[in-house]
Amino acid sequence: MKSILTESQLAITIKRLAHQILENNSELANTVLIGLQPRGIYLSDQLVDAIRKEFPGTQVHYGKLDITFYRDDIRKELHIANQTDIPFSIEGKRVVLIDDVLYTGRTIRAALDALLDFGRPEKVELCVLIDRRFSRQFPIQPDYVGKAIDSIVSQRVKVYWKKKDGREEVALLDY
Ligand SMILES: O=P(O)(O)OC[C@H]1O[C@H](OP(=O)(O)OP(=O)(O)O)[C@H](O)[C@@H]1O
Ligand SMILES: O=c1cc[nH]c(=O)[nH]1
Repeated sequence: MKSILTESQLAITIKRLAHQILENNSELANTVLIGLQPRGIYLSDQLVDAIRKEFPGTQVHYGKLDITFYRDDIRKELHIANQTDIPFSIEGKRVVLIDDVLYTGRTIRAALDALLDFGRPEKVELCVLIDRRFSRQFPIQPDYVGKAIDSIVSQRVKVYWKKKDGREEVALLDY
């Protein structure tokens, strides 16, 4: 196991990502942040907290999206569905999709499909904590990246979140 981001590095990275999102989305009223279930929401929760701290009193439109039924392997494998919670329209809004890891791009392909059930956004951006670059199977690239890494097929990135796993760290695991 190789550590990619320690707890303190992760905290700094999340702050930076929040600032970058704010830099590009000064009109927060027209922006919607969407965390992807199940593991992207730990990152999106922290990004939203950081943005709210920066602009106390500002309303941040924040939702959570489950892509299970939009996966391209839904008929091949058994998947447990999670909850979608988007209590507003995204019509004409600038959407920032948020996930922990970007690898083949299949999750984001499915997320784009799932998202369009909620309206026609003006623009969709992608924020990921870890970009496993050069591993894409779809033409999908992130707009905000915590850290880009080189990795091989036999490896897996694991993001540990305090709320879920009892500790906060990003690691590269060998199988
Ligand atoms: O770019 P991709 O190849 O889609 O991988 C990225 C996704 O993989 C992880 O989820 P999970 O382990 O639930 O997804 P998986 O079963 O598709 O690996 C991670 O939380 C991302 O959502
Ligand atoms: O390395 C990877 C690839 C897909 N999903 C992950 O969570 N990690």
